[in-house]
Amino acid sequence: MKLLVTGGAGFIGSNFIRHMIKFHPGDSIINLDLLTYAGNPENLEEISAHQNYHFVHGNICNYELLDAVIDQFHIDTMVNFAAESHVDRSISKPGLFITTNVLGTQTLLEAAKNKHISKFVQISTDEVYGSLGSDGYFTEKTPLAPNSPYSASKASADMIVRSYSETYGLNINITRCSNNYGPFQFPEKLIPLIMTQALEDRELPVYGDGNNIRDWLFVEDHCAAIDLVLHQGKPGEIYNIGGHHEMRNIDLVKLILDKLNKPQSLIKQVPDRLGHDRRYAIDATKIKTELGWQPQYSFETGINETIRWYLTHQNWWRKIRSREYVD
Ligand SMILES: Cc1cn([C@H]2C[C@H](O)[C@@H](COP(=O)(O)OP(=O)(O)O[C@H]3O[C@H](C)C(=O)[C@H](O)[C@H]3O)O2)c(=O)[nH]c1=O
Repeated sequence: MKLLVTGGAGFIGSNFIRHMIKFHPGDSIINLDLLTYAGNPENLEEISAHQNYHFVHGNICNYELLDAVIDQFHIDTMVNFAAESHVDRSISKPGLFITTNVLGTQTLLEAAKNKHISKFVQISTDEVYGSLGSDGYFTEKTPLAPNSPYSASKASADMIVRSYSETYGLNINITRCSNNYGPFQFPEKLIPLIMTQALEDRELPVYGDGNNIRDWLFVEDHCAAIDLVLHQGKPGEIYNIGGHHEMRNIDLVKLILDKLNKPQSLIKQVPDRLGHDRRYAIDATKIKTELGWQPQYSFETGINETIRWYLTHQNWWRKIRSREYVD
């Protein structure tokens, strides 16, 4: 396989590339990444010299570049991780999210179609389904009802991906994951934000009443699921991927504080996020029954591993935190 991974210098993308090099060392991986504030070449330092790994600096909105990269590396498969992903930033800069997530995806699809790419996998999110009440789960058939500019941009991209399958016969899959956590996650997201703030004895901002619920998925389990979809996903299908570990934000923050031996007095309730989705929870029955995926990490194992990683990689996150990264 000659695989173009877009956004491979980000959190999930870099974990996925490491996963692929480990389990499919004979495949070529070309990582196209714009290196925005959240993309970090250090995330892939350990494999940067691998003979089957190549990095290209560039934007998925640049059709000419895509065209040239596909030719140069004889690309036959694409996985699109490239996206603006932080909900709070989408509230302050919605236009950027539409450009990258919607127009960027369409540009990639156009290149994939014109170059007869054999498979295109779009990495999406459970946020396209909107918000749940206190019970029920998102299935692949749940109607799309995105609430933030971020989730609306991802839902739009999903629809365009679908249209390239229906109209041009492009072989596509869409994966929709719940909240990821694990090594190399940028410390704007809740778990690494709480850990890094707490380790520096800074305040921990909890939005609103802290009772919003997220379903946590360890990033390596997510990568294994994408690998399965890439190799065995049925053309045109959507697969939900969730950790089936729901937690209220406030309980998660308290658990991390306990594990770090830090006081709960660091918690600071702050005004709620605009349009804040109350609850996400994924029904992952389809990928489990059709492709045989099973998460390998319990939440306890995953969070302990994540905490250990942030404790032993303080240079990585302190360098990032010394820059201005959130508007
Ligand atoms: C940054 C931050 C967040 N929160 C709350 C807001 C959410 O209820 C929860 C998780 O927030 P976070 O921004 O880490 O993640 P989500 O907004 O759920 O979205 C994430 O998971 C999905 C699947 C994606 O698709 C997104 O790309 C990804 O960013 O903690 C706080 O209370 N305080 C904070 O400082």
